[in-house]
Amino acid sequence: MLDRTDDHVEATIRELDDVDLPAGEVTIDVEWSTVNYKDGLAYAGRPGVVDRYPIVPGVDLAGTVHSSDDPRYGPGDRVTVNGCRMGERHWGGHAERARVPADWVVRLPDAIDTRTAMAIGTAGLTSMLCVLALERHGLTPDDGTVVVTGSSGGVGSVAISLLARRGFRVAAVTGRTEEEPYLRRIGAVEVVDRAELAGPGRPLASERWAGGVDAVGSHTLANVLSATAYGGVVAACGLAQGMDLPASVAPFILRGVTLVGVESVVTPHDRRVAAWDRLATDIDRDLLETMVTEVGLGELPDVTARILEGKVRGRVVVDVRR
Ligand SMILES: C=CC(=O)SCCNC(=O)CCNC(=O)[C@H](O)C(C)(C)COP(=O)(O)OP(=O)(O)OC[C@H]1O[C@@H](n2cnc3c(N)ncnc32)[C@H](O)[C@@H]1OP(=O)(O)O
Ligand SMILES: NC(=O)C1=CN([C@@H]2O[C@H](COP(=O)(O)OP(=O)(O)OC[C@H]3O[C@@H](n4cnc5c(N)ncnc54)[C@H](O)[C@@H]3O)[C@@H](O)[C@H]2O)C=CC1
Repeated sequence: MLDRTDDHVEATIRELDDVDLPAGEVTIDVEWSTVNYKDGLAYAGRPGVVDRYPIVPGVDLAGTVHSSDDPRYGPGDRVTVNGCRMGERHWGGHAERARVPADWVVRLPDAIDTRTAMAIGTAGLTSMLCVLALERHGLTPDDGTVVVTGSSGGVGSVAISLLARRGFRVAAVTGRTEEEPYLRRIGAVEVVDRAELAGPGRPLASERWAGGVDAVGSHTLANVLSATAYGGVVAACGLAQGMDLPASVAPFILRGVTLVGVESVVTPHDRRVAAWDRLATDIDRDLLETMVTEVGLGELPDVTARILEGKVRGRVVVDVRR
């Protein structure tokens, strides 16, 4: 439970009753949750994320339906809920039980168990939405290299593995050069030092990439755009460097580059289901497991602080029962 006292946010573990849960048609026995960058922002009390306290944090959950007032779901169904303002204004997944509106619930494909669902989580779902966006705009492996920024993190790691599995040549941008073996193992064929892209760049640079998945924003995204080849497409989903975009229109008007915004929190239900169905076929579960660190509820204050410092590699899975 996150409580705000004066200007400080405190996380504590509490025993609650079902009657304390928020309104919703579906009550879920949560088995696994996860830690996303946004959970880091929430635990740290950063503005613009949590808008009502006290709140059970956690923007993701996976588990089985305990009870449902909606005929689409029944006890024992394996489900996941991602985003939908959970952990922001509705109680979230860092708990053993949750209650949510039925429209938020996604039935898990047979190939994805509840732990794998949280190894994917919002970060992986967002990566899939980015890949689908690149494909929707016509990008194919024959077009050339796709660059992934924030590559050792959750969104970046899953994006690399999904793109590599589809046959794309992937360049990973990282500030953690010691992670080069990890990045190559999950599918990158080129590793770029993030210092190359971190500062102010030229309006138009030499053509270097056919497309990109950007989890970083700011100068990094501006530099990715300026080095994207004619007709290329870049999916932007993150702000790890900053929310600003100090770019020029040159890539758009001189090279016809497309910048696609990717949003996972209130994505329509049919688009979520399509992304989970693609994840069921495209995710390499053994490779995904090599990206995972498992923690219990008591470790969340520490892990959420570390994700904001850029020190968490890959994905974190939370065992809510320990
Ligand atoms: C898993 C997902 C992610 O990780 S997403 C990245 C993490 N999210 C963030 O870092 C969001 C942080 N948010 C902010 O910093 C601020 O909310 C802001 C800068 C985006 C806007 O703050 P500001 O104080 O300038 O404006 P308002 O709060 O008055 O809002 C203006 C207007 O926008 C609507 N709005 C605010 N937040 C969101 C949001 N997350 N999604 C969609 N819309 C948002 C807000 O309701 C206002 O609209 P109005 O019609 O006037 O109500
Ligand atoms: N649009 C959406 O719906 C979603 C957006 N996001 C956003 O995507 C971003 C990444 O999320 P996660 O992968 O979960 O976080 P993460 O912390 O696992 O990954 C972020 C990566 O960015 C790197 N990084 C940190 N500071 C940097 C800087 N100044 N310059 C370059 N790289 C830097 C980190 O080292 C790390 O590898 C976050 O900004 C998050 O808010 C995440 C999920 C959904």
